[in-house]
Amino acid sequence: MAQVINGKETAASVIAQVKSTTATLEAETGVTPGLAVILVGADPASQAYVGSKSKMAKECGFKSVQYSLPEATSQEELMALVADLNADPTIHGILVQLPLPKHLDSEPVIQAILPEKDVDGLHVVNAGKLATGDTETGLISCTPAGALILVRNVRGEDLSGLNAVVIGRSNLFGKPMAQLLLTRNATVTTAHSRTKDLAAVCRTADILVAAVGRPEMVKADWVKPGATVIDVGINRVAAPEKGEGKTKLVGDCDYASCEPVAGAITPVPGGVGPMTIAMLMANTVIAAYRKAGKPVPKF
Ligand SMILES: NC(=O)C1=CN([C@@H]2O[C@H](COP(=O)(O)OP(=O)(O)OC[C@H]3O[C@@H](n4cnc5c(N)ncnc54)[C@H](OP(=O)(O)O)[C@@H]3O)[C@@H](O)[C@H]2O)C=CC1
Ligand SMILES: Nc1nc(=O)c2c([nH]1)NC[C@@H]1CN(c3ccc(C(=O)N[C@@H](CCC(=O)O)C(=O)O)cc3)C=[N+]21
Repeated sequence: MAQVINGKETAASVIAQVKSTTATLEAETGVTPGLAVILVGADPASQAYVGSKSKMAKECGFKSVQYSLPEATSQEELMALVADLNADPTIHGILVQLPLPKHLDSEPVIQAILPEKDVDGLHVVNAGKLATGDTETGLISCTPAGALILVRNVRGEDLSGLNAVVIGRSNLFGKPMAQLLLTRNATVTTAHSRTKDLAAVCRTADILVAAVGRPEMVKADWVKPGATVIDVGINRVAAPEKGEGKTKLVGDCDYASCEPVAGAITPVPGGVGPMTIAMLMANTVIAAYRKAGKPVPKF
């Protein structure tokens, strides 16, 4: 029986700290953290995530603005909105929900966000700081930052001597996750679609992190007994057992089979997902403190 890692509970404690540091900043400086979330198009899953981000921002006492732009938005219009938000002193964080519709190029949009407002940690300045071992002065991608807190709760601050395997090498998750684990002295392997004998690579992992986007790909015999399993995948699949036309969320790990082998495991939902939203709020508070010239809270 694995320890079930409760992401909801840990996220709630991060949110409590966000609320109290927001109140302190306001009392001391009159500054309210401001978060702008931009969604282009009408993908229902993206709409739901963006909605919950904006709602949480309000709950934290932020100024929260959501831009829901039509599918037909042009690259120039999106770039112009980013430029406006960069210039807006009441906005400390800007997030462009990915993926963008196919006719838009995300990279110039992301790189146009001021690094100090890039609460997704995707700007080359923020990605480069993390890659060179600076975890103090930039902003770190929310999902890996949240996943690392869950790892820390199980394995402690120092991961010396432990093997970590991250499946996935995206800029949003896989790469920054591997770098964060390295900063904690884990021995890190990044696996991806070209990795040979993925199951055998995964079996070496004391900490196994899956961020692939393939429902229930990781099976029990990929998991080293006692391993800490962090399931980042969010996949909506058909759930005929719940009734016709019903769906459910599953991760990239086959939870039912992996759970008895693992030492600790995150559920989906209720694992990494809530941490992502909490760390987005934390990054916005950090950005607002920096702008106000105040010592930044640690999360
Ligand atoms: N919980 C949360 O808050 C968040 C969840 N997610 C979820 O995490 C998952 C991954 O997201 P993201 O990183 O953005 O996705 P990407 O699609 O950008 O990356 C997926 C990665 O998985 C690799 N991959 C694909 N197929 C295989 C395979 N058969 N074997 C091994 N590796 C494979 C790809 O390899 P290659 O590079 O070779 O193509 C790629 O590196 C998704 O399910 C997403 O919904 C994402 C962000 C936040
Ligand atoms: N620029 C950008 N930054 C992102 O961080 C980003 C993105 N684009 N695009 C999509 C992915 C996905 N993502 C999630 C956030 C929260 C949950 C979450 O809260 N999940 C809940 C369940 C939600 C539900 O029930 O639908 C849970 O796992 O418990 C999931 C997924 C952020 N992403």
